[in-house]
Amino acid sequence: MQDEEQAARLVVMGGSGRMGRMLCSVIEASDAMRLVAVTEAPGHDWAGQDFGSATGGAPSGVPVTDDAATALRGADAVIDFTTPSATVAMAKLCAEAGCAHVIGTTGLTSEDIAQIDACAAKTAIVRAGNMSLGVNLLTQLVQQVAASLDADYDIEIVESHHRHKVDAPSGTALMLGQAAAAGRGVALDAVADRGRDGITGARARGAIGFSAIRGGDVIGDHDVMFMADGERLTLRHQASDRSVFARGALKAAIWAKGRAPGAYDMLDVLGLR
Ligand SMILES: NC(=O)C1=CN([C@@H]2O[C@H](COP(=O)(O)OP(=O)(O)OC[C@H]3O[C@@H](n4cnc5c(N)ncnc54)[C@H](OP(=O)(O)O)[C@@H]3O)[C@@H](O)[C@H]2O)C=CC1
Ligand SMILES: O=C(O)C1=N[C@H](C(=O)O)C[C@H](O)C1
Repeated sequence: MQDEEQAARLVVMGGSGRMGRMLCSVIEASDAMRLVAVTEAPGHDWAGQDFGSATGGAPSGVPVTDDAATALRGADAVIDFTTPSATVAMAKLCAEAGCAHVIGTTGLTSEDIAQIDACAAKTAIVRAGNMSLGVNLLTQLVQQVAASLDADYDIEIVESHHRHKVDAPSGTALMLGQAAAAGRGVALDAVADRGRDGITGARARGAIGFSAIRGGDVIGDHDVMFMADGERLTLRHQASDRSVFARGALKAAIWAKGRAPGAYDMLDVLGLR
């Protein structure tokens, strides 16, 4: 059993969300971590309640607040699977407080990322579009295959998610696209083909295409296809439980606790770089 003093003191943002609930339940089952506060957006029904009671269970002693700055006091790390605007605002608060920030939020613009990276000069930030071990290993396989095959192999990335997902392509698809582009020694922005509709013309040689499927309760499936005349190679990851993302994020929080300021990703956390 871990000494209570040594347990990482964690704040979860958006505790009523799909990932927020999963994160809180994984933290509460571990003695290496302690949930010290849950935040919600300003004016949320849960603000001011006890987290356990808000979820319909027994009181947990963990406050839910919409005052993010207060929630950070004494915390080692914030785990953030919310929205781009909430994430950028939290990065600034974490930088001021010197609190580590683990970011799973996707749909960030390049301007959002620039603001987050600026905050990483003051605190440790771990950001990844997918926190699972499997996807992070897959990025390395994709880079290796893309480096081995020339542009006769058309690269297409197909992702499927539940009907509630608001951004496309998924953060994972973009990570996989970055890995494929790195393998080919090109910039993803120069070759990405993100929206085909109507008379698109023939496929450009060297393009990396993205397709997004939305429906039902799919947690997250990703295929990276390398398609040439006469053969196709597909690398696939399928998530069947959100706990894979939560476990990765919480590993990142423990890793980031007390670490030097910087912009990190899951390859750093997993020692895969
Ligand atoms: N990197 C990874 O491994 C993964 C990333 N994700 C990403 O995480 C994000 C969230 O996904 P998911 O959990 O499915 O989405 P949900 O919509 O279920 O959860 C998001 C939560 O954030 C809350 N929220 C919004 N603004 C704030 C704020 N200012 N402070 C605190 N909480 C806030 C929302 O509250 P309200 O509903 O009241 O607005 C909601 O409860 C998405 O970007 C998704 O793509 C998801 C899974 C894995
Ligand atoms: O919104 C989700 O659910 C997920 N989002 C992440 C993404 O955009 O890739 C990770 C995972 O696929 C689930």
